[in-house]
Amino acid sequence: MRRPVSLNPMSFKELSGVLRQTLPGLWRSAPALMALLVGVVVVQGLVPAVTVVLSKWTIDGIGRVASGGEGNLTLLALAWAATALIGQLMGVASTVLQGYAADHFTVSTITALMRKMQALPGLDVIEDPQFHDDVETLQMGARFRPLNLVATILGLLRAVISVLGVAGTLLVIGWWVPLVVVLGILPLAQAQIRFREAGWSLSIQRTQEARELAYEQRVSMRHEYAKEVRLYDLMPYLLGRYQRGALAYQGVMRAMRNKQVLGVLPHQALALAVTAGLFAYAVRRAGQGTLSAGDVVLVISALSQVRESLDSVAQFLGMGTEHLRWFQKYHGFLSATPRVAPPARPRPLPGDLTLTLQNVTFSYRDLPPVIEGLSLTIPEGQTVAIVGENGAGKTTLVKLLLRFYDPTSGRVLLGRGPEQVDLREVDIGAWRREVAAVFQDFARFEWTLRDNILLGQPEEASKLTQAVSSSGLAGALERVNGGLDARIGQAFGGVDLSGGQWQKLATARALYRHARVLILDEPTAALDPRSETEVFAAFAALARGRTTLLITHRLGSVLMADRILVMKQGRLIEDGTHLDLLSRGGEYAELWTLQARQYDDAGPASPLPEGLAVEKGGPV
Ligand SMILES: Nc1ncnc2c1ncn2[C@@H]1O[C@H](COP(=O)(O)OP(=O)(O)OP(=O)(O)O)[C@@H](O)[C@H]1O
Repeated sequence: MRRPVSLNPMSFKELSGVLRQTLPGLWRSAPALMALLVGVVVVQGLVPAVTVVLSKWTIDGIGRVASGGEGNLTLLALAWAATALIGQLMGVASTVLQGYAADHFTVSTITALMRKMQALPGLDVIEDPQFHDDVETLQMGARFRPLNLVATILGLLRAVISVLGVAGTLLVIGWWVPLVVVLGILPLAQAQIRFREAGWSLSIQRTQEARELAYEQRVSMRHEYAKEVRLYDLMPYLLGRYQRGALAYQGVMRAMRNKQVLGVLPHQALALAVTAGLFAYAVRRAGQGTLSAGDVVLVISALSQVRESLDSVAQFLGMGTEHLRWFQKYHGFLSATPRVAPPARPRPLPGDLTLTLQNVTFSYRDLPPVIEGLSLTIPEGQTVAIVGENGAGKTTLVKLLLRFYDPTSGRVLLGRGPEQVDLREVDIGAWRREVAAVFQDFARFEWTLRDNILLGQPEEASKLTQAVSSSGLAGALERVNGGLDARIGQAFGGVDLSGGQWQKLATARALYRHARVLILDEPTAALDPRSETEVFAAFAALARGRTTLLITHRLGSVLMADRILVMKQGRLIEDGTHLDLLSRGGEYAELWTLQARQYDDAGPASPLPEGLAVEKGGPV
C-alpha cells in the first residue's frame, strides 16, 4: 500500500521548524567541537575574498612599481601565500573536525532512534506494513544523513560567507554590482532546491518498490532461501521479477533526474549571461581608464568565485532540504505516540499474577476482529494448553497478554480481588520481567551462544548450566568449537545451528529467566522426538508452581496441562480438562481422534506417543 506523499516543496516555515528541531541536537552532540568547527569554516569562507583583494592589490602594485611608483610587492606576495596556506590548513582542520562532529551526531541520531524503539512497547507500530517504509527510510538514512547534514550545513555556511565576502569586493566597481550578481544567480539556486525536493518526494513514494527490488536480490543471494531457489529453479522467475521491477523503477527515477538536469539549464544560462555582461562592462570601463588592471582582475576572479560559491550555495541548499526532509520524518517518528502507550503513573504489579480476559475483542489495525468476546481467567500457577486450528488467534491471545497490543474492546486484567489491575495501568517492563517465552518465531541473535541465553542479564553459572541441560542444548554444545562462546549464525561467519538447535537455544533463554509466567508457543515444533520428550520433561518440572501457557498442535503434549482451552475463529469454544473435553465429543475430541488415527493408520510398528497411548489405554 503506497502512502500519498506531498510533492509540494518544503515551505520556509516547515524548513525553519525542522532546523529548529535539528540544530540544537547537532550542537548538543559535541558543543566545543561544533564551536571550533564554525570558527574554522568562517575563516575558510573569508579566504576567497581576501585572495581576490590581494590579487587586485598585487596587480595594481605591479603597475605602480613598473611606472616607478612605490609598492611592497614582497609583502603582498607573502600575504597572498599566507592566505593560501591558511586556506589549506583550515581545509584540513575542517575535514578532520567535521569527521568527528559527524561521528558524534550520527551516534546521537541512531541512539535516539533506538531509544524511541525502546519507548514503543507494543508491536502495533512495528507490525504495521505502512510503517515499514518509514522504518526502512529512517534505518537506511541514519547511517549517512547525519554526516551529510553536518557536511551540508558547514559547506553552506562556508559558501554563503564566501559569496558575501567576494560579492562585497565587487562594491569597488559599483554598489549595484553584487546585487546584480546575486539576483542573476538566485533562480539557479531556487531551481536546484526545487528539483532536489521533487527527487526526495519521488524516492519516498517509491520506497516500497525499492524495497521489493532489494527483496528479489536478497532472495536470490541469501542462504535462508538458497534451497528452495535451487530446487524449484527460481532464478529465472526472480530475474524476471527483478528486471521488470527495476525497469519500471529506474524509468521513473531516470525521468526525474533528466528533468532535473534539463530544468536547471535555462537558469545556468541566465547566470552565465549576467557574469559575461559584468565582465564586458568591467573591460569597457578599464578601456575608458575608469578601472585599473587590478580592478579587472578583481572582477574576473570575483565573478568566477561568486558563481562557483553561489552554485555551491544552491547545491547545498538543495541537499540540505533533502536531508532536512529525512530529519522531518525522524523528528516525526521521535514524537509519534504509540497506541500501546506506557501509563503515565504506573500501578505496582499485584502480588498474585492471575490473568483475566474480560470480553476481549481485538482487530489488527482496521481489519476484521481475530479475537471476539473472549472471557477467561487463568489463576496463577495453572498450566493451560491452548489448542485450535491455524489462524484461530492463539498467538494473538499471547500478544494481548504480553501487552504487545491492547484489546480493541474489553480488558486484560492482572491479579485478583481488590488488587486486580488493568494491564494498561501497570509498568509494562515490570510485568514482562515476570514472563519468559519461547515464541513460535523466536529471534535468532547472531551473537555468541552465551549472549543468546543471557540476553544482557548477569551471568549465574549454575542457572546457565541448568538452562543448557534442560533445554537439550548440551549435546549441540559439545560439537561446537568454542562452546558457549562460539559465535552463531552466518552474518558474522559464525557456526550455523540446525532448526532444532536454534529452538533449544530459544528454550534455554526462557529457562534461564526463571520467570513466574512461562509462555510456550509451539516450543518443540523443530525438535526430534527424544529432544521433545526431554524438553517437555523440563517444561513440566518448570511449570510446577508457575503459570504456564502452552500453545501446541501436538496434542500428546497437552496432557501436562491442568486445563485445555480450544479456540476457533477467535473465540473460546471449549474449556476443560483432557477428559472433560474428550467426553464432551466436541472440537477437541475430534482433533484428538484425528491425530490418534494418524498413528493407528501407521500400524503397530509405529509406537504411539505417550499421551496418545494413555488415551487409547483408557482414562489418564
Ligand atoms: N500482525 C498481524 N497483522 C494482521 N493480521 C495478523 C497479524 N498477525 C496475525 N494476524 C492474523 O490474525 C489471525 C490469528 O493469527 P494467530 O497468529 O493469532 O493464529 P494462531 O492461532 O496462533 O495460528 P497458528 O496455529 O497458525 O500459529 C490470522 O488470521 C492471522 O492472519
